[in-house]
Formats: sequence, structure tokens, C-alpha cells
Amino acid sequence: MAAIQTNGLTKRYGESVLAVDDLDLTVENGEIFGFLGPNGAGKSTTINMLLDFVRPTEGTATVLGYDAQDETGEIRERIGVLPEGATLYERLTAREHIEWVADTKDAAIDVDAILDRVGILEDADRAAGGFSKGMAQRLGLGMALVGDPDLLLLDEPSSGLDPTGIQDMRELLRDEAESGTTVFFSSHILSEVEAVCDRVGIMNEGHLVALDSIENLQDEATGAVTIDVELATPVDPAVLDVGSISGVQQTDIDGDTVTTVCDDATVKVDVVRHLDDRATVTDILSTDTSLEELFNQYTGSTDGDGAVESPTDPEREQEVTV
Ligand SMILES: Nc1ncnc2c1ncn2[C@@H]1O[C@H](COP(=O)(O)OP(=O)(O)OP(=O)(O)O)[C@@H](O)[C@H]1O
Repeated sequence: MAAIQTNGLTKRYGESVLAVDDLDLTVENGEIFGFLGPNGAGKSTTINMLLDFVRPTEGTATVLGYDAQDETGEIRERIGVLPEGATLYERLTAREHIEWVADTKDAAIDVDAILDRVGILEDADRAAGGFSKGMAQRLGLGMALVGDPDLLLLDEPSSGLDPTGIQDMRELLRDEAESGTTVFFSSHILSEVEAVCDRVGIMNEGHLVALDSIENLQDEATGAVTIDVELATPVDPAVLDVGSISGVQQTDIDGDTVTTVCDDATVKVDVVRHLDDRATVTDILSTDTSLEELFNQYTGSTDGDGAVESPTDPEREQEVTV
């Protein structure tokens, strides 16, 4: 049984907005799955359909084997959720928020342990009305952890967190996955996804345009790649004759270093072999296609501006009602 399965999941808003179009997605048990996409791609709408906050126009979804529309009680008991724009109660303390979630889930909990895990134990007895966005986000994460859920569904979990908070959150997600929890989270922060995810799904305009491990996506990536090859001594460019290799777009020779732009990753091996036949290769430097470049390829974004956002970008900070 998959942790999440959607079949033809579709959501239309009115006549003109097709927020999610015919989504078939399977998230396996125990994986950390990153759900990526630019603004308006359909990530939150998908999560909201999984949580039955929004009803699909067509299609079905199961969460932990339960129907997302008909078995919401069973699902809520077993999952931890950090929704977009999590609502906190101004007068309730952090401790009371955790206790409140524990009551609704009928879960036995160690409140201090949870608040400690999310780094706000010192603020346990402060009213949430005075919390910063980062503290509110940490509390929201703590609320999601109540009851040791089998699945964590997190919408932009890094929103509002400072770099330390983001690092803490990464470690927490890894720990959760190690203890068997499936983690599904949406994000704009590509480095975060790259750092923790087993697989990613990239949404664009309501469509799932890529679904794989980051490694496999990098292997399949198209587009130019650059390789630097260092030689034992400088060699006459005419002797090296790198331009004769099929798939080489451009070559720059600076002393003993040959920098070559190739049509795709497969050409890199030809370049190294060719150079090693004509000179002594002492070092090779090649960089994989970054997730950011992959993201741009799949979403058609030319510079990533619409997709790569700073964790502290105020526009991406979550509206937390306190
Ligand atoms: N309640 C709604 N009524 C009308 N249109 C909506 C509604 N909610 C979402 N949409 C539209 O559906 C599309 C998908 O939005 P969604 O919020 O799911 O995207 P997202 O990938 O989560 O984006 P973001 O990263 O900006 O949160 C967008 O065009 C959005 O304007």
C-alpha cells in the first residue's frame, strides 16, 4: 500500500482555472518526497485535496490506503499536517496548542519532548500571539508531530524559518523518515529539496512534469554541460583538436586547463578519452546539472526567478493567523 496515491486527480476553479490536471502520483511508504513547482503550479490544491479541504472535480486519492474523501477520520488520526497558512490561537500557549492537537487525536504525548524537538521548549508557556513567524512555524511543525504520525504532509515547511531553523527542520525530517514516517512536503526552496528528498515531483501549470529521484533526473537532463580537464603540461590547441569531437559546442584552453562545453552529459566521456590520447590528463572537474537547472528545464523557466526563492523572502513567509 502506497502512502499517497492519486488517480486522475483534477481540480477546476470555475471555467478558466485548471489548478490540477489529471494527476497520477504515487508516494511510497517511508520516502521523503519533495513536491516542487512555481507559484500557482497546483501544489497546495493537491495537498488540500488529499486533506479533503478541497473536493476534486474528477479523480480519486488515497492516503495511507484510505479514501481521501470518504475516510477522512481514519486519515486524520494517522497523519501530521502543516497546512499553508496554519492557524494558531492568540491566547493559547505553545503547550496548549500541542495538548489541543493531542486531545483531538486522542494521543498520549510528552509535550516537552515535542516542543524541544522543534526548538521552542523555552517558550512553552508563552501565548502564541507573541510568536514570530519562525516560532509559529516551529509550533505548527510540533503540532504535526503529535501522535507519531505515519505520514507528514507539510506545505512549505521552511516558510518563515531562518537558516538554523531550516537546518533543524531538515534534520527532523530525516529523523522522521528514519523512524519509518513518510514525509511529503511542498517547497520552493530547491536546496532544501535537494538536501533531503529521495524523490521529487515537479508540478507546472497543474501537470506533473517530472517524477523521479534527483539523481535520475540529473542523468536524464538535457542541455549543455561543462567539463574542465587539467593536463600535466600545456599542449598546443591544434594538437588537442577538441573541436573535432562530435557534440562539443565550445572550447577554451587556458594553460594546462581545457574547458569544454558539451551538448549533453554523454559527450564528456568522449572529451576525456580524446584528450587522454593526445596528452596526460591529471584531473577532471565536472558538475552535475543542479536541481535548479532541472527545475527550469521542466517548468520552462529561463532564469528560475519565479521558482527559486529565498527562505526569508517576505512574500513567501506564511500568513500565520495568531
Ligand atoms: N480557491 C481558489 N479559487 C480560484 N482559484 C484558485 C483557488 N485556489 C487556487 N486557485 C488557483 O489554482 C492554481 C493553483 O494554485 P495553488 O495554490 O494550488 O498553487 P501552488 O503551486 O500551491 O502555488 P504557490 O506556490 O503560490 O502556493 C492557481 O492558478 C491559483 O490561482
